[in-house]
Amino acid sequence: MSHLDNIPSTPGKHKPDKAFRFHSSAASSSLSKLTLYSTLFLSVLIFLLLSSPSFTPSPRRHLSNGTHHNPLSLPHKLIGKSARPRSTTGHTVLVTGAAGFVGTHVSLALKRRGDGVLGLDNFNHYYDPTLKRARQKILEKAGVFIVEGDINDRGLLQQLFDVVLFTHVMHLAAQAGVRYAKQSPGSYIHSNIAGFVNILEVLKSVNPQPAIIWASSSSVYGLNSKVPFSEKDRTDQPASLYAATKKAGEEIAHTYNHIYGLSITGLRFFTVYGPWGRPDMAYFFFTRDIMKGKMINVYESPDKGIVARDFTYIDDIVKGCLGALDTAKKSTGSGGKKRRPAQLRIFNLGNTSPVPVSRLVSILEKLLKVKAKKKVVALPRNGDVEFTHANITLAMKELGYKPTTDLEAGLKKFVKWYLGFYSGSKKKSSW
Ligand SMILES: O=C(O)[C@H]1O[C@H](OP(=O)(O)OP(=O)(O)OC[C@H]2O[C@@H](n3ccc(=O)[nH]c3=O)[C@H](O)[C@@H]2O)[C@H](O)[C@@H](O)[C@H]1O
Repeated sequence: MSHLDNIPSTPGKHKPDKAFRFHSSAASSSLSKLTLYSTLFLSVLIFLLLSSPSFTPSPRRHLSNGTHHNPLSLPHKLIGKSARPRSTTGHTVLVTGAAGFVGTHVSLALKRRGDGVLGLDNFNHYYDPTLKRARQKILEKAGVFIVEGDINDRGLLQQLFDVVLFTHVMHLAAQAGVRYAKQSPGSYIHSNIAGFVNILEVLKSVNPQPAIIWASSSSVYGLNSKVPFSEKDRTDQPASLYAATKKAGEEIAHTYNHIYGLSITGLRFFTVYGPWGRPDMAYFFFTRDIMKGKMINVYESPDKGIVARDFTYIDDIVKGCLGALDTAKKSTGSGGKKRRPAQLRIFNLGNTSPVPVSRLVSILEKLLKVKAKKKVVALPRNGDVEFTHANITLAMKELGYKPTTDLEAGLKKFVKWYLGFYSGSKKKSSW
């Protein structure tokens, strides 16, 4: 049965409120007169209460980050339309970090195949927010609405769950980047730990609880030297605070799965790249700096060995995310009470073919037709690890995951997008 089965489907009737639980029950045509009078009476009472200057929102809407979402200010109509799947078999997904790189691609893919999608994003300034706004425009055109707010905002999350019956949460909001953690440790704790816990705190009590799919990271393998990295390998020697917070997220996921029966799937992404990517990542700022004739630093390991990454193309990652969502089992708790054990999974989503950073640079030089000014420097102790390589056997088996794009083909698509987007081309917003 679909989560929206109890909503009237007749076009034109109760249109603005169709996607909401509250109105779906109120729409019944068999209301008794008594109920009608009670409803009228209650409406008058609520109206009087709301018009009273002493009205304040309920305490549970107190927001931990100081911001405040007025419950009446949420655009319910847009939210309902965005979250409503095309058919009764579709999912209803809350995507956090929807204006982010992976979030945008995943939201679009879900919407295009008919799922209902509602985005949540705080549009922070970690990197140029105009890129996030441009992604938002693409999503809006596709019918995905993004609520502007923070994952630490408990009141806002509760309101969203009050009005939409989400079947899944695709939790992609995070403070990303391994090197920035030295500069701003607090933002990693705020988003990757406090924010994640805040979401789980809300989800533990939602009835029915949705299944959660969330972004962990290849960085949890830290200083491991055994390759390829398998999900069974140790993950207790992170090289950056970013990695440590993602590892903490995996442990936190275990706890909420164990106590509250939340179905949780963590995805360890391996250096995801592609069009509409993140400007803080090396392939992106190398492109920018090569074009500007600026010097780039290419890292090598302290023993002059190669530094390499299992670069993974965004479309492959999106398929992995959708595979994880489609195979996620239902959570088994309700009202904060677990009925039986729930699914808890973790998967590597990589490309299984590591490429040296020096090779990344030479592909970019070829595609941009510009020789890079480069300086080879020893890998600084700033959070980076020397090598990543994913074993994806488990994801192939369980999610049907099968990456198909090599670095050269993927960078070709990225460069095409980059040149169009930053040249002011009219086509720059095309997907
Ligand atoms: O898989 C992940 O979980 C992470 O992937 C990504 O981290 P990384 O794999 O470190 O990607 P990225 O910074 O692009 O550096 C790429 C390569 O360039 C090298 N590098 C970097 C900077 C520089 O100036 N020179 C250089 O050689 C550098 O040493 C590295 O070898 C995400 O940013 C992160 O949020 C997280 O998701």
